[in-house]
Amino acid sequence: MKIVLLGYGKMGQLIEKFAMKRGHEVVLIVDENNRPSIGMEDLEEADVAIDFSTPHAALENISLCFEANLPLVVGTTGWYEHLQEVKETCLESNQSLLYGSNFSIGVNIFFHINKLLAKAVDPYKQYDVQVEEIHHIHKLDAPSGTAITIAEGILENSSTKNTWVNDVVGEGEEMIAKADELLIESLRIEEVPGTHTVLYSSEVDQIEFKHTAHNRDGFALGAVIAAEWLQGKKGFFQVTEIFDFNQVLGDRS
Ligand SMILES: NC(=O)C1=CN([C@@H]2O[C@H](COP(=O)(O)OP(=O)(O)OC[C@H]3O[C@@H](n4cnc5c(N)ncnc54)[C@H](OP(=O)(O)O)[C@@H]3O)[C@@H](O)[C@H]2O)C=CC1
Ligand SMILES: O=C(O)C1=N[C@H](C(=O)O)C[C@H](O)C1
Repeated sequence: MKIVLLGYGKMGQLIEKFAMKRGHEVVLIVDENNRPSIGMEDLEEADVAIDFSTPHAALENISLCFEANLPLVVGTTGWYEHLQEVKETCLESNQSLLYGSNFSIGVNIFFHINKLLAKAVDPYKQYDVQVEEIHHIHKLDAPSGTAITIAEGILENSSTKNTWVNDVVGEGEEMIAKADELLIESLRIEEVPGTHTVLYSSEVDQIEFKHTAHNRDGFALGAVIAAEWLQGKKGFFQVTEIFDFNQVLGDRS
């Protein structure tokens, strides 16, 4: 594949490495400096674009790729309040977009088991549930996109929780969630690549379900695999569609 990289920070640079290892070619790198001078003609030769930039930049990059008829993988988080309008534009204009809050295989397994766990615990009202995410101090968005996906998986399968709320530890007063609110606690610590924990607590015990990324390689490899999967497809997709865990575990999600 001929790949355009939109964003060339921590993730963009790793994606280039994994793309080349898998025999692909990076034909254009777009960052904040050269972004204003990029036109549609610069994108015409490519097969796919992969965006790991910033929440604001991602929205502009999506529009540019739609105009250029270039299929696009979006790993950037923090823009999901615009998801519905982006989906409508994508489908109306017959474009291809795949997005995901987390491209690692481990986290996608986690997303699936998280839903099953929420369903299993739901009848036992003595348990209260909470999500915790820890990331590096450079992260622009809170809660993490992954934590939002985890929270949505719990809300879909809970008869107690109706919405999620976010508390960034150390910023302002500590938040006390109401009974129907699912608390997502965000911590920012030095160079942590990404740790997500779901905690079910009762008076007598606690269930902890945790994923720890040791580095960013899983995210980067997953983004390249997603770009390969998108080739020849039209429509609006989520990374979870690449994996079919139901075949392994039975359709209980
Ligand atoms: N879905 C997933 O699996 C994962 C998602 N992410 C998400 O990916 C995003 C990027 O993460 P990361 O690489 O760590 O962040 P970095 O800050 O390291 O990189 C962001 C890059 O985007 C560039 N940029 C800024 N504005 C534009 C623009 N208008 N057009 C193109 N590029 C631009 C920045 O340039 P400059 O340095 O010049 O400002 C920088 O190079 C975040 O939203 C993060 O949450 C991260 C890991 C995994
Ligand atoms: O910003 C990051 O670093 C990460 N962002 C993604 C998110 O918001 O969930 C994925 C991963 O956890 C790393």
